[in-house]
Amino acid sequence: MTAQAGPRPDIKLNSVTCRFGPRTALRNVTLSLTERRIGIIGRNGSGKTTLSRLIAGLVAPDEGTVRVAGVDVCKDRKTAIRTVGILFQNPDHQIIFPTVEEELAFGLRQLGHDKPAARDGARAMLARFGRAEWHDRSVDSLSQGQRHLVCLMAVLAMAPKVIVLDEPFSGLDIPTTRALRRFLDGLDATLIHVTHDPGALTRYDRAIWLDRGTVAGDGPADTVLANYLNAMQEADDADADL
Ligand SMILES: Nc1ncnc2c1ncn2[C@@H]1O[C@H](COP(=O)(O)OP(=O)(O)OP(=O)(O)O)[C@@H](O)[C@H]1O
Repeated sequence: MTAQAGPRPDIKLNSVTCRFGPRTALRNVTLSLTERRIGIIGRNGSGKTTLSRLIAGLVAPDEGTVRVAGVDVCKDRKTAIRTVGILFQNPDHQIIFPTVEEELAFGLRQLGHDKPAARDGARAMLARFGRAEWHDRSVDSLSQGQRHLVCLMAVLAMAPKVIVLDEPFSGLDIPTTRALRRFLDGLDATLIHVTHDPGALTRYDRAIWLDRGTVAGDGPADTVLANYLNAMQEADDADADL
């Protein structure tokens, strides 16, 4: 389904610091990610979304560099959109078109497909998720979970080598989550999955645990997730970043 010609892309962050005004969202993070399934876990405000947006090239680091398959994803946007797809946590930050088909077709047009090919690609993706009848639906008429699925289908339709998913199952019901998991399991693309839920990362190759903008744990998912859960059980409720 996804294009995966050649070796798995290397996602390289070199001494990356990212600030928002007085807040440092990520501090001096260096990572080289080559596994097929990578989870990013951490508490609220630990820097997960910032890391995912950096990998997609949507945020520029204040210091350091981010390269995916050798591409500076922030500077070379044209290549970046072919290389990395991102699903935002909130679908309303992603959707720009009034109908479902237009939303799915947009990414394909960006990749250079003509209008009929983009429309056919959009419809094929809708059919794949059993949502063929959504093609002329107004996005406003869909629920939050349904809009989330539209965004995901739009990303998948572009068949990027790397897919960054920020809480991909939020708002989806159990059968839709199951269908989506199955679909994601079958993809050859590299998945970077940001979540609060360690259970969503079972059988992942690697997990990165972020804490206050730094890497608190990195390694085989089983080990990192167990350490994270232990730490969360011991965490003081008064320490919540709310
Ligand atoms: N656009 C922004 N403007 C100001 N501060 C920001 C912005 N984006 C992130 N931050 C700050 O950077 C830090 C990391 O935020 P980020 O959204 O990356 O965390 P997160 O781990 O994804 O959190 P959550 O699990 O709650 O979604 C937080 O302190 C947040 O307040």
